[in-house]
Amino acid sequence: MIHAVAGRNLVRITLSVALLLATYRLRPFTGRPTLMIKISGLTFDYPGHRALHQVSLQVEAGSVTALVGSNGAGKTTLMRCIAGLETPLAGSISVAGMDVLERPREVHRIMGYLSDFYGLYQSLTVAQCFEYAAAAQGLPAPAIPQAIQITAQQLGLSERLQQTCDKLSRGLRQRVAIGQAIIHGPKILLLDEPASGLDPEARASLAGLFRLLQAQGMTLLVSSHILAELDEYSTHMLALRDGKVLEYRALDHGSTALAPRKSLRIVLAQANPGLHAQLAAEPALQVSASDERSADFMFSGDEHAQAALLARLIAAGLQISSFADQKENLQQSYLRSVASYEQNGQHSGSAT
Ligand SMILES: Nc1ncnc2c1ncn2[C@@H]1O[C@H](COP(=O)(O)OP(=O)(O)OP(=O)(O)O)[C@@H](O)[C@H]1O
Repeated sequence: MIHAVAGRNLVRITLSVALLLATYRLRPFTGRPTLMIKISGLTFDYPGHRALHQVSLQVEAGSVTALVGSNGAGKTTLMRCIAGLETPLAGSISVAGMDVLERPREVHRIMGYLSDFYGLYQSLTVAQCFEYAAAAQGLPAPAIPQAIQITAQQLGLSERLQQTCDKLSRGLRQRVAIGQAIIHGPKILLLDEPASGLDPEARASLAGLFRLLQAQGMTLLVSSHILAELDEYSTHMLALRDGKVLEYRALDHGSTALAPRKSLRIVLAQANPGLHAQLAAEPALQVSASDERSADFMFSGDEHAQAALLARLIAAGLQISSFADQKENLQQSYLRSVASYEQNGQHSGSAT
């Protein structure tokens, strides 16, 4: 039953996105990656508080970046700066090659932005909200009715088009707000906590929608505290802490630009109290969790180095029943960045 509903939703979303793409002539992302966002030396101050410190970042077109960080890390401030809603103290931001502060109107034509605290006009119907957003974004009048239908289908709001917003639940209002952000078929979408208030089925539909939009070339920057959810559709992670970039990297592989790094798990056939010490003695290895039967660790080295490590552990007398790669998920990746920051007091400050 659940699968049938999810399947129907996926078909509905697929058709909707196909129509949307046909309408707005978005093209699949092919060929060499191009830059969508370029931030250099961005510093932003609220009165008496520095919220962003010298942030530098380059985001590829067609990527989905999970923007993660603890409360107050600067996620919302960064998004507002990218959207041209704040004036930084120093630094520059360009989107699709356009300076956000110099050409905000042009940037807004290709950008969708969902604020964490968004406002809806309570007395307007869902259809009127969409119409208003489409017109405000400069969509030609003849294209608006179709855009409203497609967007309503995408967000599961087709039956609600004539309802006023004050009659909608929190989750449905959230869907309307997301619809307003994507109705003009933007090239880049900034979403601040888009899934808060949505039920599990709506969250799954949203994840599917984001994947499809990304597959067709849209660049997404999504903040959330629910990392498992971001993990479903993100290609990159941008971790912020105290207004600084902790780490920005692709999530597909567990490597950094400096050295191949992977997460490995070893399991023994027989408990061995010396397991942790044996691993800790290895220079290219960082143990994250261990007991006498198993251990998880990060290993820096290529396949040959990994094979040599295995041979040494066997030679040391460990009865290994399993020695395998683990794909590091977003939560582990983020926690590792934070642990490294706290241990070393270091941050990259910039990322490409
Ligand atoms: N209007 C404001 N005036 C003064 N300080 C502010 C203002 N807005 C935010 N701040 C401060 O700037 C810092 C960054 O805030 P921001 O909202 O960008 O963080 P965030 O990562 O989005 O947090 P959260 O996860 O809680 O939404 C915080 O220390 C916050 O208290």
